[in-house]
Amino acid sequence: MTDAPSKAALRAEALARRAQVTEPQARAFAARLAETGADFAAAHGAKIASAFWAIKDEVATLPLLERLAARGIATALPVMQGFRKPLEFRLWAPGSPLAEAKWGIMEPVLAPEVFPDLLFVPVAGFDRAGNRLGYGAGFYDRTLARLRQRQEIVAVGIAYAAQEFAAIPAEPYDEKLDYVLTDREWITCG
Ligand SMILES: Nc1nc2c(c(=O)[nH]1)N(C=O)[C@@H](CNc1ccc(C(=O)N[C@@H](CCC(=O)O)C(=O)O)cc1)CN2
Ligand SMILES: Nc1ncnc2c1ncn2[C@@H]1O[C@H](COP(=O)(O)OP(=O)(O)OP(=O)(O)O)[C@@H](O)[C@H]1O
Repeated sequence: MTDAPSKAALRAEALARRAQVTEPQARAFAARLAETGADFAAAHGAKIASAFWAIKDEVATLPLLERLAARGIATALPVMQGFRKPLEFRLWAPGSPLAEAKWGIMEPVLAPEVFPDLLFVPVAGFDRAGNRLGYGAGFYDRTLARLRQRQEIVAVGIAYAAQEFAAIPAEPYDEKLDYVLTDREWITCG
């Protein structure tokens, strides 16, 4: 399966816009993400929150993970199980061991699998209906579908405001975001 051209074109445009973000903007967003993300997690009563190990031009997530852990919320990172398989999540707190996986992504080792009730999700492009574009491997669609079958979860997309599009074409298997946190606003999708 390959993407419809429009989805691939939107992804390329979204990533090009993200690549233009300056250092000060990136630092400010990382701080905002940590504060707003941890406040939301606490207000929501989250027990286990997952984030991701930032790669490419993704905003730094360590400050968020540190703040969540300081609030007593268990923190987890995704672990890839192979192509076309949902991600698993393993407990990880800042300072715990990591091993390098594909694409330079660091993953927890020897930590128990957990099922997060709050997920901070990497986003290439998004719209206000909660449609999400990732890097195109379909990992999070499969992952969110699997978790939603099991329990109620909240998915918060993390993106710069510049990564917003009026409408992203949705496929039947696309799993929607509940919220998107940008460097400018907190968006309730739907
Ligand atoms: N930081 C982070 N971690 C994450 C994700 C993510 O989007 N960001 N994922 C979200 O699902 C999963 C990994 N998904 C990824 C999918 C593709 C590529 C990637 O770099 N792809 C190449 C092209 C693919 C290829 O090698 O043929 C590329 O974009 O250059 C990276 C991560 C799990 N962990
Ligand atoms: N639940 C599913 N069942 C079958 N195929 C799926 C499912 N979810 C995703 N896919 C496949 O994954 C491919 C990529 O999907 P999509 O473009 O939505 O990924 P993405 O959300 O951008 O990537 P990622 O979640 O890894 O960041 C699709 O072309 C589709 O074939």
